Amino acid sequence: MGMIDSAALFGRFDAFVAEGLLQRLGCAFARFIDTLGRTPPPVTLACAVLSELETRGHSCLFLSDLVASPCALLGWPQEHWVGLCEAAGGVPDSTEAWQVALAACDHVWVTGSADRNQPLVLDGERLYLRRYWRNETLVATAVAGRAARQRDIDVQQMRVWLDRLFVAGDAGAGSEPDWQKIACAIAMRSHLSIITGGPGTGKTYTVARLLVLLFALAEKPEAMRVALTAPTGKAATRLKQSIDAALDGLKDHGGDMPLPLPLSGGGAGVGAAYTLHSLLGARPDTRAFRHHAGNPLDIDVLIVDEASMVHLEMMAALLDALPPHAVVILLGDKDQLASVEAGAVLGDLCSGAEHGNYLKDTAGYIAAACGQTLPDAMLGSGDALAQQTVMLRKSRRFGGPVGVLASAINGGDASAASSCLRRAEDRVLSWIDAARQSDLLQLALEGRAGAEGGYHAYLRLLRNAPGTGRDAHEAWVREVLEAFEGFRLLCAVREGDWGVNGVNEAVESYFDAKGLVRRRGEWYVGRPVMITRNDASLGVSNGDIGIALPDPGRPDALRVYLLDGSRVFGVLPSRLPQVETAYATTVHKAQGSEFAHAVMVLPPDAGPVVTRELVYTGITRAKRHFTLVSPNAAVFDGAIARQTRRMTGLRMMLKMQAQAVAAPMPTEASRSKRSRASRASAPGQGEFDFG
Ligand SMILES: Nc1ncnc2c1ncn2[C@@H]1O[C@H](COP(=O)(O)OP(=O)(O)OP(=O)(O)O)[C@@H](O)[C@H]1O
Repeated sequence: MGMIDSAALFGRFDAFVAEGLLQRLGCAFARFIDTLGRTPPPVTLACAVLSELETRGHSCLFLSDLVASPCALLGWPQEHWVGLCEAAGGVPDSTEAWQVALAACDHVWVTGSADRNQPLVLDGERLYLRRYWRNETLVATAVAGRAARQRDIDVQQMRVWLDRLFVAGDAGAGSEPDWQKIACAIAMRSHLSIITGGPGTGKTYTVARLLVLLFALAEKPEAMRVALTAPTGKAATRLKQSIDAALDGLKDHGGDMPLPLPLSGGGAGVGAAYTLHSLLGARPDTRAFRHHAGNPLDIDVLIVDEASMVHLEMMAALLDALPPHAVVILLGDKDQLASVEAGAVLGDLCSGAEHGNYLKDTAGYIAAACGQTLPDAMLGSGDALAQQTVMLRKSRRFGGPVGVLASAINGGDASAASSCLRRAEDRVLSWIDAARQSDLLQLALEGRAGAEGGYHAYLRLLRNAPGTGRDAHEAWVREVLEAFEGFRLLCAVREGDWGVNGVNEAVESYFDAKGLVRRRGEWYVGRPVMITRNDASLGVSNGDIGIALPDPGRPDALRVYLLDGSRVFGVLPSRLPQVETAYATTVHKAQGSEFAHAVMVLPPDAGPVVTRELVYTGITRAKRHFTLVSPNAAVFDGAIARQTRRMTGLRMMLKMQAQAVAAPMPTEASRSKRSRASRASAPGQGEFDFG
């Protein structure tokens, strides 16, 4: 096929870009493949679709979807797709025909055949950009291998410790097993495990006990190095605080036999918590990290919190940088929004966690290690990863309405969710339906009946700046920051009057008009901002919240103050890389944070991003009160019906890996042979990397 066909196709792509249906990147990628020469137009078309899917969080393109037309996936009008196919001179009409067409193209590597480092990879019916294929392969191999590789543990000794750490009766109702205790026992036996559960189900509570257990059974506890990490600075700080609090609570648990508490400070211990970027050693202007397989992290135990936010590339980098002996625990809520970037790693890894699928062997181990009996319904034939995955099921924080609402949403029950929200008697929940902007402003200023406050406390504190004294200033700054953290407006979208930008502008103008803040230019006393880019030299990370306040040294100048744990520090506004006003943030950006009162703002028209996972994530940000604000009630029901589907090949790859690493359990010798082999077959570093 000649140039004319491609030219017609690119003409169409340009029109798609102009209409906002295709990102420039997709068009540029297709053009790049075309310039490599001898690219049949249908392959060029598949490249544009693939690249567009990847900008929307998918890691690959399933050819069967391409046959069924990608209109449903991409929201392209049917006639546009027909036009594209015509411009490409017709496209294959079955998955098999697509496979043949792609395999015939020089720029596609068909897995299993000789690898010439082509930019595209065809693995079965999945088409990938090489980078994504490599990352999925790496994650699947590392996860399946680590989950299957058992540790040597003294089960009897562990049982003694577990019985001390988990007091019978704490587990809750009736015959339900103590999933927290089970999670600890499971995590002890191999090199990777996952503890998933909704908010407040005790993931941190459990992992604090697991740390004690690891120290108690370690050969050299004084030399054990534990790293705590999370995708954002805020989540990392919260993890550290909760673990410290949980360990603190265990101090009196020891009785005659003191617990080997891994407290910070002297020798053995749990140090600071890091963002994944800083743990791995991010370097400016490159995607490569300082730590990788050739320079692994110097750690023995790694706890990763908020794992649902970890995207595919980051998970691959993290697993690649782990020393083989390290024990890794992933914590997270599988039902939350997937990462902004491509992949749905935690969701993929935990698929089926509700059903357990534990082997008889696992049930026997659990009985011996912690005296718990698994219900028959939890038995099955899951792979090694399923044996290492535990779902915590009982919410300890929200016995009440927020928890009931969150589980109704999770179960897709819109009418139960609506009636929870509308049942006003306890005032924990509220729904302002057919809302106007004035309702939102009122909420922002004063809260609502039963959940008074809004930003009132923070605005009041702004007026009470101390006259002199650094200590008084610092105490005041901390109070302002903490008051601000009690309340947040969470928007589903960015644009429009009900999106983050519009709501921030409206709230800022309203507070200014009322004389509560004095907006003078971009920066003013009290301006809350969210940092939107990491800057290691300033000690700020993406998602951190700061507030502009007077600098005690130079009262006419402002600094943006932030909290790092309990430490207050200030940065000159001009030095901050990128910020946005933060009276309202997106639900995505609020992941990893919680507020006493969270208000979720839905837009008047449902778009594809307003999904069940988004609503669930928004609601579970609320610690005490939740308010839904929607100008159009139908959008809420629509969101609950719309579940995100991320196209990835990770589950399939895990299945293949599970077959590859199936029993017998590998020995040390066969393991190092295998890891050498898998490294040899992995593509090199200098490979094509687009976008
Ligand atoms: N078995 C238990 N017995 C008593 N209290 C518990 C138990 N498990 C958890 N809690 C308490 O419940 C609260 C929530 O627990 P935790 O913070 O560990 O949950 P989480 O799942 O980590 O929450 P998040 O989703 O916010 O990260 C804490 O106050 C914790 O002390």
